[in-house]
Amino acid sequence: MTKFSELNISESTQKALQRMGFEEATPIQEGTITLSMEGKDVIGQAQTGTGKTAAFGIPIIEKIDMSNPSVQALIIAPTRELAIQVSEEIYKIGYGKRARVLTVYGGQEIGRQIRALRNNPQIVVGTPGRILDHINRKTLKLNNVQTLVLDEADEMLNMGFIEDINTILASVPSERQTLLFSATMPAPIRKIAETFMKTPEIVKIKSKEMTVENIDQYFVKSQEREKFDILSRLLNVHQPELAIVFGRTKRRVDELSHALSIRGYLAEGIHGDLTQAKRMSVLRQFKENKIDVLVATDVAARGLDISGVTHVYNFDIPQDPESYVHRIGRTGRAGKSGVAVTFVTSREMGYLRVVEETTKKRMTPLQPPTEDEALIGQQRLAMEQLTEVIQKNELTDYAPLAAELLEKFDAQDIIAAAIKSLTNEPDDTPVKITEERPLPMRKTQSRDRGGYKGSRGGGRSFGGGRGYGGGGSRRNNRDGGGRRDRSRNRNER
Ligand SMILES: Nc1ncnc2c1ncn2[C@@H]1O[C@H](COP(=O)(O)OP(=O)(O)OP(=O)(O)O)[C@@H](O)[C@H]1O
Ligand SMILES: [Mg+2]
Repeated sequence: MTKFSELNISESTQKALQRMGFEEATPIQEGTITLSMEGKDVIGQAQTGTGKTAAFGIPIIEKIDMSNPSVQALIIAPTRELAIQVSEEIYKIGYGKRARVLTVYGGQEIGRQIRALRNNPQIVVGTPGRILDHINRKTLKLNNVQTLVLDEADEMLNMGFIEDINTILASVPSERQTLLFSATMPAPIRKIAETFMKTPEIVKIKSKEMTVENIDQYFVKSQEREKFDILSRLLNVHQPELAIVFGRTKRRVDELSHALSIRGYLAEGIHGDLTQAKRMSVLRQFKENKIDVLVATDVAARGLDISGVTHVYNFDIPQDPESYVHRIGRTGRAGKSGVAVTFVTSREMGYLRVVEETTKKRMTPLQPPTEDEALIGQQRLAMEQLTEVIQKNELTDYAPLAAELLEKFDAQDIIAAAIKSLTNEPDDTPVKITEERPLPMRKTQSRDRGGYKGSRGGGRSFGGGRGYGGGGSRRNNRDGGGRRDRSRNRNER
């Protein structure tokens, strides 16, 4: 482990990193920061949640010339949420230096962005569509850009941003430095690198597995129509602090979040059809623990760094192994532990095997809890809640009421009643979940998806670790609304 002080980083940035609680550089940071500071083009590939943002954020902050008011670094990210998250992290790294960072993305009023661009930000973070829009309007001038970053390059390809990226890359001075970061490195990304980068240094954090080892990975084999009940029971037994449930389509996300709300969970969905304001508010509520279960499409949750996500449920198995890696990477971040559960129908078992081949890790079969087991889980939780209240020792005001009850009833009955009323008993309120067509049959076969060979292995980058449990699902009643289908269209325009 390398300390940031050994990486030739300025005092002010070291202080900022300290404030952020970063003590040592993660392997990808250790491997790329010096190269980037020397001005080299760098391709960085490392597992999810291992600090790729700061890996490019630190050199950018170090290189910003504060006396120069023009845009010196441009960072392209695939989604609005990600752009905001990257900006926030860079702003924190640049706290000591007071570098000016601006985020631009679709859905936000362009006039406001144009005014903000006139205030001479030195770092601009944005989504491809909106950046291009500003370039075309000549409201974003890139002639002084020294560093260009493509974050989550694989996802930008998936979302069909390739042409936009090409145009943007062509608008930035060619003597710039280009940095490209990604958790996975499929062939088309390497192609971009060959076309747009100058003899890039490739830093691939060697790991036996693509997924971090502190995520326990399970699968549940079940029929499509049983999935929802099993999910509810799992939630009751696992008692996640924060959970993300992935659905394949937008309709799926709407139906699931609605159904979970009906069954008493604090759940909300996010996907690309929701307004920017709605997506932001859902994410904020999730981060602030006002929502326990976030239901999302792949695209909406890609790259999001939300600390404290203890469980990821793939309600629908993802079609590509890369999506699987990204999805479960929402937990087990920054050295913490996590649990991932993937639902799979018998027709889809081939997909599970392809995922396992790619990640080089077997998932453990999970026997879904029975209704009784789920009930016991809830009862235990109720007991824990009572114990907690007793331990807080603030019961004086309630003593007379307790005495009154004790005069009328048996002590054991009173306690049993208290536990019962705190228990979420199995809830079979009918919910509507439209059956998804299973993915087309696929035979298990060895596929070289290019780039992964020899890059697996699970060294954790930084310590920590947390148990899960506790928490508890609160009740609410909310409406999910019904929306149209299909994800993966271009959300950013
Ligand atoms: N050196 C460090 N020490 C401690 N925590 C760190 C360090 N570097 C990054 N982190 C924290 O680790 C978390 C994950 O980092 P980040 O979001 O950059 O991961 P990532 O590699 O980009 O993941 P993904 O592939 O999912 O986008 C963040 O909360 C970040 O603040
Ligand atoms: Mg990232």
